[in-house]
Amino acid sequence: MNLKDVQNTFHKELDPLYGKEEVDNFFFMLTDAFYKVSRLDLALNTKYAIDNYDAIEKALQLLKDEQPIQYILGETEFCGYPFKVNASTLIPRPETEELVEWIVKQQSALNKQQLHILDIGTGSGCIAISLAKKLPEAKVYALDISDKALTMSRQNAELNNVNVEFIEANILKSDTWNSNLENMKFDIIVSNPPYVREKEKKQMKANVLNNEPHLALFVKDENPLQFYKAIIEFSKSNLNSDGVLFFEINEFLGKEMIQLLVDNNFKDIVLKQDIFKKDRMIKGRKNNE
Ligand SMILES: C[S@@+](CC[C@H](N)C(=O)[O-])C[C@H]1O[C@@H](n2cnc3c(N)ncnc32)[C@H](O)[C@@H]1O
Repeated sequence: MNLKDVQNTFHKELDPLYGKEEVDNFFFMLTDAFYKVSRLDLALNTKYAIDNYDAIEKALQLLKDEQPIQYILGETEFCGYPFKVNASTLIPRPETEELVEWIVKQQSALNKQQLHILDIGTGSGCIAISLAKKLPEAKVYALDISDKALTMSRQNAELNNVNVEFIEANILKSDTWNSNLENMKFDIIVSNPPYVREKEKKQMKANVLNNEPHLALFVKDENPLQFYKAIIEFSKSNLNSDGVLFFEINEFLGKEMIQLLVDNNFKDIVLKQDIFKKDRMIKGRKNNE
């Protein structure tokens, strides 16, 4: 057996599920990660053999079971930085990279020497750590309810060589954030909280639904803005007077989010679409007049 045979088996077993091109992408991500064999290596030596095929055969089974490739590899990339992921952390999405880029572009408007930034619901730490990389002067904090996610985000901060302070707290319970974050004021609070309604589950791909943490994804249909409301409440005591909130949002709830920020006296509200033209992020500045 050589790697070309394994590639053929991948196509036979997985093309119906993912399509030929995606299967090739997966195959070479795996050969690169496991054996340091690239697409070019295999093109130059079609009989390329390795000692032990266990790892790639196991990966084939996991892909057949629709496990996300990022969980199989145990890592992914976000804003060009490496991030470890496992079943306790949401896989960072490209839309969220756009949110980070937006914050980086906007932060100069705050005109501050050292920004204090808080990321709520940090998961893998992708937002907080990327901001810490891109804004080295900033002091970045991140919180999550999940201790398992925080274990991973701490590792990711180390992997990316940045200082982020991680805090375990439940943003829906003011007593837990009060005890952890009392007297801390931030210039920017950012969050990509759970926002998928139960009724939207049917439209989700099986590999997301069956593998990614539901704690990170879902909210009750009857209170889809629950997290945003709690964060706005938190911002009343913990966002500086000219501070800015940045949210990733459910594409179907843009109008409701504008209304929520208006009702809570935020100004300079901007709803922004992602590259797929979906209402995906919103910002608002605290209004203390
Ligand atoms: C949509 S994920 C976002 C993860 C990461 N920030 C990203 O953008 O990929 C939402 C995160 O919120 C966390 N979370 C859920 N309920 C929470 C709560 N009540 N308090 C704090 N964090 C919570 C989840 O553990 C999860 O990591």
